[in-house]
Amino acid sequence: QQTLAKDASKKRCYDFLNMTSRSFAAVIQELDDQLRDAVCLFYLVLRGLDTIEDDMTLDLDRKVELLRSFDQIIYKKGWTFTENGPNEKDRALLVHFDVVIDEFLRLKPEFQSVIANITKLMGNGMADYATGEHRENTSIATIKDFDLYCHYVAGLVGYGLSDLFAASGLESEELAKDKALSNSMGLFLQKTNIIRDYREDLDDGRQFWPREIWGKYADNFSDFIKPENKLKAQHCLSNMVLNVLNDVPQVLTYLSKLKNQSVFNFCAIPQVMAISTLALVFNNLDIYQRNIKIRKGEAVKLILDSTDMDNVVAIFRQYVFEISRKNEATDPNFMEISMAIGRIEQWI
Ligand SMILES: COc1cccc([C@H]2O[C@H](CC(=O)N[C@@H](CC(=O)O)C(=O)O)C(=O)N(CC(C)(C)C)c3ccc(Cl)cc32)c1OC
Repeated sequence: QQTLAKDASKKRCYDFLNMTSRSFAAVIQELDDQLRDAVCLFYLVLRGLDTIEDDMTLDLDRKVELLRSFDQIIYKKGWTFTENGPNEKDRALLVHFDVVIDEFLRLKPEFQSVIANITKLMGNGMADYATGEHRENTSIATIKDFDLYCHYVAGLVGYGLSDLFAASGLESEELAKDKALSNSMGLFLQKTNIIRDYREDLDDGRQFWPREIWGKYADNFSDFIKPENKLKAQHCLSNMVLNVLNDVPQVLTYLSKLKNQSVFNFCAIPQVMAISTLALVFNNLDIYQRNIKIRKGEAVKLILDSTDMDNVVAIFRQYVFEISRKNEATDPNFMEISMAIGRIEQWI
């Protein structure tokens, strides 16, 4: 009877996983036995934290209290969040979070401490950001703030995954020790999404592009949607893409150090999606009008191709060449983009 109950609650965790993220959930479920449950639960704990950070109906001090204590909450059997929820999809996870906690407590202690440590760092980082000086209309001032924010919400996920890979024995300790590589895995994904989501975030009253960059091209963050600011908008966008390109060499270095096939697929697929998205958004002013995504057919091809390092290098080479082709000599960022591409080409 006990076994049946255990299997039911584990299955419910995978149901939550499949509910929260479409394509990526499938990739997590392809991971080898030693890692699958730990990564699934890490993903769900992060999703719970993210849902609290995104919940605009919570007052600030309640949100901060939840963020700063989430690393203890995940050890509290029976805990659920019923105060009031954001949208349906994420609300369901927190309303039934006791199921996630039950499964988390069944992980081997080493996996539990990796997840709890990252949750503590991320929850406090999110709380610092939510209450810090950045708060005037939720904006990010300097490139340093931009890197710190992305470290909190994404770089730390890279840290935690590298630690889980090492703890499972499927990947080396040395990879987990090189924090800069793990951090770049998160920054590249997060920064590419922040560029892609300009319009969605603007309409939601959020801005994640650093003022130190966009302030060179406009007085207000929303100026870029106006047709008369077309050229400024294009140069601001290329400046943002330049900032993201700097993480590509470290992403490729990280991927080249992976030994386990299922871990490689799990890590490579989001990165090739991101370089494809980066090439799509480069010099593409549609991002100021609507959220653009790579076509389903292209995404499927990328998923099928991302199974070994040579293919991944070829995919990066193709999209970096596409960016190089679209790079315009009249763009003030032209030279620096060419040099960033040169640094990447040395690698590939
Ligand atoms: C070594 O590091 C990684 C290795 C593999 C995958 C990811 C990373 O990839 C997905 C990929 C994913 O979730 N894709 C979505 C599509 C999208 O969000 O655009 C999807 O396919 O649904 C992603 O985006 N994030 C969210 C953050 C970027 C904030 C970390 C994420 C959230 C939780 C986990 Cl456990 C993992 C990831 C890594 O994280 C850095």
